[in-house]
Amino acid sequence: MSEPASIALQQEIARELQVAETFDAEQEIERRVAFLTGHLTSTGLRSLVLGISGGVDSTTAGRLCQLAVERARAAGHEARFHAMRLPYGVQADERDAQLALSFIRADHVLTVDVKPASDAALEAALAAGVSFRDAGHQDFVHGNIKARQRMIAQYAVAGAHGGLVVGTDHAAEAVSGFFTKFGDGAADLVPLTGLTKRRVRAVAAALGAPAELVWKTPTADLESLDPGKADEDALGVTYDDIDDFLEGKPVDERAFRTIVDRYRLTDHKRRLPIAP
Ligand SMILES: Nc1ncnc2c1ncn2[C@@H]1O[C@H](COP(=O)(O)OP(=O)(O)OC[C@H]2O[C@@H]([n+]3cccc(C(=O)O)c3)[C@H](O)[C@@H]2O)[C@@H](O)[C@H]1O
Ligand SMILES: Nc1ncnc2c1ncn2[C@@H]1O[C@H](COP(=O)(O)OP(=O)(O)OP(=O)(O)O)[C@@H](O)[C@H]1O
Ligand SMILES: [Mg+2]
Repeated sequence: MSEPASIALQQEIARELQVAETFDAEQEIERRVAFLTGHLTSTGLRSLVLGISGGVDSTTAGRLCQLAVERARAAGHEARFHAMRLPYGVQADERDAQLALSFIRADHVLTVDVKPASDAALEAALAAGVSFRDAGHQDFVHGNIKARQRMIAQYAVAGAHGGLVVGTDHAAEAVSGFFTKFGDGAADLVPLTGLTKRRVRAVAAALGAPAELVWKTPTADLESLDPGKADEDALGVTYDDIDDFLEGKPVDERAFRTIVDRYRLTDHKRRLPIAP
């Protein structure tokens, strides 16, 4: 799409989502670590909390968190990073999660299995008479319950340890609204804001993350009936197209429409609750 109106819309959305025109991975690392350290010290809180899935987003944000608390400690503040494993039962790619943890070298690692709470929440809703269109619909909603149970577990740790919950939302997820509202979308600090997916990968690589995590196929992995489903299959558009769109490069008409439609439909997810 190269008509002036389409280019203007692309630019407006990129600006709204804070996508920078230029990118330097080392500078982004410095800026984002300073952001995390600054908020930790200025709020007087004592820790950062983040779930580590084995995907590239939490691998990147997790390492930034550990660097940030080390910097805060060097400046005389009490600061710790609590990295959380939040599997739903046994996670198929647990090996990747462990590889991410070895790379991040968090001060503290703890595991909360979100399966019992997620299943109990679904069972209670079913017992109350909530019904779904079909098994696929129920599985999809159950997936969002899992994401919200992860949020609950992270806020429990933040409450216990005077912490701030870190989220991994970035521009490629924000533009498509590809997160669970008040689930993984809920956080106190979002250090990856404004990055496209390829820029997240570039930051991960510059931090020294293992290549298999830098280049891992992104998955929300929330649906039990479709385990490890690639985000791109769910989105109907590739991250390359989304990134090109956000970086002001040309994308074909179908991708342009898909992205703009998703952006408009998910507007409510990027805002505070609607009030009269
Ligand atoms: N117009 C509107 N104004 C205000 N609120 C509106 C609304 N439309 C829906 N809503 C509310 O929003 C709810 C729907 O939002 P939500 O519950 O999030 O559900 P929804 O957007 O339908 O699903 C979340 C999507 O994000 C994906 N996801 C989730 C978590 C992580 C990742 C990942 O990348 O790893 C991806 C997941 O696979 C799924 O495709 C509705 O039930 C309703 O309560
Ligand atoms: N199994 C899990 N264990 C711990 N945290 C999780 C888990 N699944 C999701 N999360 C949290 O939810 C966030 C959103 O998931 P998302 O899939 O977007 O990110 P990712 O897995 O880190 O990277 P990618 O998008 O490339 O798969 C993760 O970054 C992580 O903080
Ligand atoms: Mg993932």
